[in-house]
Amino acid sequence: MIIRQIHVTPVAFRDPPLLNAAGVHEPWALRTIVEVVTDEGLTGLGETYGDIKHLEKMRECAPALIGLDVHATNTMYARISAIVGDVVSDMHGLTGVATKEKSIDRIFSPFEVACLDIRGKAAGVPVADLLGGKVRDAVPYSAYLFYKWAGHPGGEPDRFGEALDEAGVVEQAALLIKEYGFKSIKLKGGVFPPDQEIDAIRALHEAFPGVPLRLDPNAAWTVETSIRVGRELEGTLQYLEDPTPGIPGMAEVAAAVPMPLATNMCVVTPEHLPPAIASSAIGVLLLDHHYWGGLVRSSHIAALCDTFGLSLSMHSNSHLGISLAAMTHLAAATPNLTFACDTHTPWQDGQDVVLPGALRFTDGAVPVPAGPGLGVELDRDALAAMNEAYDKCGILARDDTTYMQRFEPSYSARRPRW
Ligand SMILES: O=C([O-])C(=O)C[C@H](O)[C@@H](O)C(=O)[O-]
Repeated sequence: MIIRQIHVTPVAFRDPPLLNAAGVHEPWALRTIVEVVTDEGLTGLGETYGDIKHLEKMRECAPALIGLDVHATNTMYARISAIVGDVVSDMHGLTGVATKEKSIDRIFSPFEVACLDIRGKAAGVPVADLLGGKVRDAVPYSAYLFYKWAGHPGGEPDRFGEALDEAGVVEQAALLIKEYGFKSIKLKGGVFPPDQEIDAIRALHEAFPGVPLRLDPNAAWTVETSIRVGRELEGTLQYLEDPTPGIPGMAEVAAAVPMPLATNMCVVTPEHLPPAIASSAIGVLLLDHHYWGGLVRSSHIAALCDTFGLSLSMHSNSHLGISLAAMTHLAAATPNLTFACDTHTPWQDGQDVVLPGALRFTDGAVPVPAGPGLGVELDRDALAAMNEAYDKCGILARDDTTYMQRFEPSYSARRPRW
């Protein structure tokens, strides 16, 4: 199964004004869709970030993979390493420090996923089978709440409405739970002063008794603030995600608060694991195959976490169905991934590059697609339309901060802020 062609297509889809510690989501989210085609005519799909530096590196790397067998992922990784000489992007500063290694993993990931899709199709088995076989038939995801404006300034309000206080957040949770059946809730924090976010968690706790809750301020707090908030939220949070920047700060907080700390910011490459484990900085790692180097490497990281007693959840960024399928196969085949995963799917509000039918939410969980490979098929019309939207939208890289500054010129995304 020799790779004969690779198509790398940037796409854009509408995104609501979701607030976070770096600013606010722009009206369009970017992704890159990868199609790998073999000499036997099989096509595999991958999806990753759409920022221009990323896209350019992927386009640079793709020709170097032509002629390789789809099983030769080690050679593929080595060839990509030789090309990705530089840091690609630190992705708006919400997913940890950029390093050269991390950039390689990010470029490699969608190609690896596409090769696994092909290998599954050729063998007539789902990708989960190539990762050791599924240990669960459906993967639970959590309701991912965001403080948000009613709509983008100057535009129509979107159907999710405004959520700028605890009542808005509770209403949003009710809507997502009604539509998707989610059984746990994550609130993206770091937007308002911590006491306001404490109130929101308490309101959620009261409105949804027994539903596990998480709060993620994306390192917006100092160590002192994190300890105070953690203590005040005793008994309400399943875990507290990235309250403060860096492994040493997280270790100080972890030693002083009653709940486990989770991260997708201070442990984002393998070399971060030894210091984080040695200092007991985290209890939960949020895996993300987009930056841990694809599905197989993410499985290896999961095994390491098992050895060192770290629990697992899964991180997401604005994404489409190819990523949701890949995340679902990985989570289904990872025994120690026992926390509900994050997903931005509700915010894409039906827009997708895959044909409907293969992916659905039942009681907050996505059943593992049954078809061979990833089990999803490209919707070519949707791909073309989203590619056109990419060309027209005028956004080349996600920049929540600059977009926010258009409406609040004095806004600064400094962290820690409180
Ligand atoms: O868990 C996280 O830190 C994220 O999901 C990062 C994302 O970029 C999120 O903050 C967002 O979509 O604004």
